[in-house]
Amino acid sequence: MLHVSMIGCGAIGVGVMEILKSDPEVAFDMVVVPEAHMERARSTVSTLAPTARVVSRLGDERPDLLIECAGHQAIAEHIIPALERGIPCMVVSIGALSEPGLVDKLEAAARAGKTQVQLLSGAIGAIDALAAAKVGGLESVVYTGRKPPQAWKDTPAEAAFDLDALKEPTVIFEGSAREAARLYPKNANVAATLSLAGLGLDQTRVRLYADPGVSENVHYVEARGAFGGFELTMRGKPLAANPKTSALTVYSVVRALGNRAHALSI
Ligand SMILES: NC(=O)C1=CN([C@@H]2O[C@H](COP(=O)(O)OP(=O)(O)OC[C@H]3O[C@@H](n4cnc5c(N)ncnc54)[C@H](O)[C@@H]3O)[C@@H](O)[C@H]2O)C=CC1
Ligand SMILES: O=C([O-])CC(=O)C(=O)O
Repeated sequence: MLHVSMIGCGAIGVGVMEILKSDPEVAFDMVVVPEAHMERARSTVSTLAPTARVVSRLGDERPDLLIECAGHQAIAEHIIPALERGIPCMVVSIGALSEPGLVDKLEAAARAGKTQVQLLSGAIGAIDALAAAKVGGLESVVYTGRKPPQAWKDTPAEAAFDLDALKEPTVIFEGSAREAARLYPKNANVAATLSLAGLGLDQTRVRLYADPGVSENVHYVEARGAFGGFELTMRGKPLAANPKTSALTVYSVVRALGNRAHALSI
């Protein structure tokens, strides 16, 4: 039985607990959320993981695994201190890692605690192939992200374009993954994941579209290198609870937890 503590109880956290409710090999002991969100989280957790406690910090507890499904702040607040204490961690807010120095801090904390932090693939596939291709040498990685216009509300695209009136696919951003993450932090997870697995934030090229013709989060990746090349298209269905988040992200967390908890890992 794997004893897990989860940070965050939003669209991803709830989706993960719903699926794993029926897995006898995974137990959620604690769910960590900010004070202000505790009441709402308690009522959700009481049905999905009735034995779990909702807390605002981990305290002295030592779960077998701590998983972050919360956002940028949670990495400095909870993950780094847990790694330093030797608790293995998983992180889903990969976009947060485009902040200069944060990946190095995570690595240093895991080294200090003699443990490991796993960065999850979330909404994008072929991270295994890309990271393996990097060993032989990559020449180019280009990522095109395409979402319905409403998915770009509350981003710089809203000021630059009349999103509700768009009739054609419209490029709202073109540049490096570093710049994409700076301007579109809540949509930066896929670009940052591809960068970390591949050529880094400055060499990974990104193009973002607001496209009235799609209802899914479409991720297209072209990679070239000594290994040859690949093209990948993902058409991620958004979660009803958060249209910025593809459902595959939930399944990616469930897969990662299953791989730690079960006898067979794939
Ligand atoms: N790797 C990937 O491909 C993807 C990653 N994400 C990332 O996953 C994260 C969670 O996404 P959602 O569940 O959709 O968000 P959400 O907004 O639905 O839920 C966030 C949850 O985290 C909690 N939270 C916020 N700050 C916290 C803190 N400092 N400490 C503890 N808990 C905190 C909130 O109370 C809430 O329960 C976001 O950072 C998002 O960008 C989302 C989609 C894809
Ligand atoms: O598709 C998703 O779930 C998330 C996404 O585009 C991103 O954050 O890069």
